[in-house]
Amino acid sequence: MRHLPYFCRGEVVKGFGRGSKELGIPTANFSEQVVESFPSDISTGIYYGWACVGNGDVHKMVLSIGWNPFYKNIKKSVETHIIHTFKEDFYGEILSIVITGYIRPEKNFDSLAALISAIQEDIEEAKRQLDLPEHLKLKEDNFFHQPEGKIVNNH
Ligand SMILES: Cc1cc2nc3c(=O)[nH]c(=O)nc-3n(C[C@H](O)[C@H](O)[C@H](O)COP(=O)(O)O)c2cc1C
Ligand SMILES: Nc1ncnc2c1ncn2[C@@H]1O[C@H](COP(=O)(O)OP(=O)(O)O)[C@@H](O)[C@H]1O
Ligand SMILES: [Mg+2]
Repeated sequence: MRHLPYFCRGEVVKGFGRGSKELGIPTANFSEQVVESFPSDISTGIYYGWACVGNGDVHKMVLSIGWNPFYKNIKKSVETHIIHTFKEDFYGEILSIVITGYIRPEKNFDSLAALISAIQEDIEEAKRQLDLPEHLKLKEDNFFHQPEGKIVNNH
């Protein structure tokens, strides 16, 4: 997949509040400015990789890039679900991610339950893929140990 691995850092902003409430799967949304900094020809869809909040630990993540066809969003969003249980929300903090692999295109679904079960399968797929050496090695990338304030896109 073109552009991978893709490194990105930016502030976590408010979305529609659906992730946790309707889906039980919170997603940390990047600001519009960060979304616009992505290559315009990066495929929309579902990806996986590594993420860290502030200078915390690096965790597995799944990521959605696009217009969420199930909800028919007008603005493109880039949202990261970190595969870790956090004690508190982290709006306003700096999220650093490296996207290492692609899973599938965005889809519409007949029901909320079908969307949730697709996302749960994505999470299981991400967990498996990220244990492979080619993806695991990026967990240790120096990118995650750089000063927080520095915004680096694609190195
Ligand atoms: C791994 C993953 C896969 C997703 N797949 C889809 C999808 O196929 N179709 C879709 O409409 N939305 C998809 N979403 C996006 C959810 O609809 C979105 O995260 C949810 O609406 C929360 O939005 P919010 O952050 O604005 O509250 C996916 C999200 C994640 C984390
Ligand atoms: N494991 C997690 N992954 C992503 N965000 C999380 C996680 N745990 C807690 N959060 C918090 O939940 C927020 C996202 O919830 P969500 O319902 O998607 O709301 P929003 O629509 O504002 O993005 C994040 O901004 C973050 O502060
Ligand atoms: Mg969200």
